[in-house]
Amino acid sequence: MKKVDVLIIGAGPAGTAAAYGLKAKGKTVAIVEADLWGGTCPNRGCDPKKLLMRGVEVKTEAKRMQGNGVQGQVAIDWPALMAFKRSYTDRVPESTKQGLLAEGITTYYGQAAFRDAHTVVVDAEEIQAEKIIIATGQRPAVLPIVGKEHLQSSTDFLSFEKMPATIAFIGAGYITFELAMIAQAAGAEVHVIHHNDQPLKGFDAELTAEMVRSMQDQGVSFHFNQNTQRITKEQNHYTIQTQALSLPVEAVIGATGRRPNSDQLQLEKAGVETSKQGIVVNEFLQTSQRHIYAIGDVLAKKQPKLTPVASFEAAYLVDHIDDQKTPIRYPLIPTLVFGEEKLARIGISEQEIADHASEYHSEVIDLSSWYTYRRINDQNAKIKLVYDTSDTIVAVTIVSALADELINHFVFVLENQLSKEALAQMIFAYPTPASDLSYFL
Ligand SMILES: Cc1cc2nc3c(=O)[nH]c(=O)nc-3n(C[C@H](O)[C@H](O)[C@H](O)COP(=O)(O)OP(=O)(O)OC[C@H]3O[C@@H](n4cnc5c(N)ncnc54)[C@H](O)[C@@H]3O)c2cc1C
Ligand SMILES: NC(=O)c1ccc[n+]([C@@H]2O[C@H](COP(=O)([O-])OP(=O)(O)OC[C@H]3O[C@@H](n4cnc5c(N)ncnc54)[C@H](O)[C@@H]3O)[C@@H](O)[C@H]2O)c1
Repeated sequence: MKKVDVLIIGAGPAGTAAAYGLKAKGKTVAIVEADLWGGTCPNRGCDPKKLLMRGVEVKTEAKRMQGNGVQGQVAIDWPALMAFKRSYTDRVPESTKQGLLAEGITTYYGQAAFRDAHTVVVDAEEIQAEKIIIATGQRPAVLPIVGKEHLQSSTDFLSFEKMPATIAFIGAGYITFELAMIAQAAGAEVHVIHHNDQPLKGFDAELTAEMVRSMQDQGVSFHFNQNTQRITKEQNHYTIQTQALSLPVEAVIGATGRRPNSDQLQLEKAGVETSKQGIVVNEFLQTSQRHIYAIGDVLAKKQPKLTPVASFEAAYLVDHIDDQKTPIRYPLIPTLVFGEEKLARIGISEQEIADHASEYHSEVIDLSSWYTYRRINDQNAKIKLVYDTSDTIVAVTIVSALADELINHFVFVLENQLSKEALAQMIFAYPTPASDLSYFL
């Protein structure tokens, strides 16, 4: 039987970061993966999505400049864009595995399950470990409706050989907004079906509405307050039935959230507690069995389930796995929806702002005439700043093609509580989103 100091289950961003860090600290480390080495983000999440999004960006930039010195439309060649995506993603699993092996980390391929609190079985092989880290991520949730077998997921979309002529997304969260924009730019007729009238919950409703408007301008149809009841397969299409809608489409993507990969681990044999949201941990990322830890998307936590958050938790464990003196403290976490326009936010939650409305005030600034945004003809660019009673910025939401850049500058400003005077002591390259920063303070 193989014995190691630390066994890690799941080789996504969380598991691999923990494996490299703990190995570098002198531990013997083994890692198990049941599917694609590298996990969701580089194989079927952030990275392939953003490679496809590059086609949208180029098309949009050309469109924005029509009549302003740029002529001719840019069209997306889906098979070629997909080949461009694959030129990156095809290499990820093998290069991830080779990277782990090169550092002396033992790898196992197969579905891991606990035999007892110190023993994990992979393909009938037993591995014993002093400490175990669960980093098994999440998988798409499947709506429990009649015809659920006809639903496809974001994973299917990110490998489409051919873009369907008509496509519907159920659920108006991160995945739908991003993939809907890709599908629309690639020439599909796109529908979004959402069960209430609050898309992208967690983002500011006013600027989310701007994002919806901008997607509607591009031709995306939103159907709010529609409960999907059934999906039926006809000869060459599917029909989505809600209480008021009967919509024929070629493909239906279910994007109604993700579920933790904790149910196949036989955690009851190890005495590890779970909830519907995932594996329950304390402020040291220890599960109910103190030598078993959990990190990344599989955690039941209030922080967003994102790659940099998974990496942050891995880095915390690397530093603190042998001492439980310093609880994990999360910094501010920016969240961002990519698209033709991007929606980004940072700061205290929208729930907190709504619950204590009298303690906060806000202003929305139209950025479209500011030089940085005017230059790229970003006519929808806006920022919303929320202040507390001492006029300190506590939350920022941005809708703009440059929201991804600008929000990261606010990470520095808010984390370091930089004042206008402090910013005046710095010189930023001009003209860039950073050189506008002092005007917001
Ligand atoms: C379409 C999409 C787009 C996204 N875009 C972004 C983005 O732009 N930015 C961002 O920050 N985040 C994004 N995310 C989220 C991001 O992918 C996750 O937060 C991140 O991958 C979490 O890392 P993880 O290591 O916790 O889990 P994962 O990356 O899911 O890795 C877990 C691994 O564990 C393996 N595993 C599961 N069960 C077992 C078992 N029993 N035995 C062995 N192995 C097992 C799985 O096969 C998987 O490889 C996106 C996600 C999706 C789906
Ligand atoms: N840019 C990014 O950082 C990025 C991009 C994609 C995914 N992600 C990660 O992946 C996670 C999953 O994304 P997601 O879009 O699946 O989840 P999500 O939680 O963002 O959105 C799911 C949406 O489905 C809706 N919904 C639930 N039940 C429904 C029903 N019966 N009918 C219609 N709508 C219903 C919810 O109200 C919600 O708006 C995200 O929370 C995030 O952690 C991040």
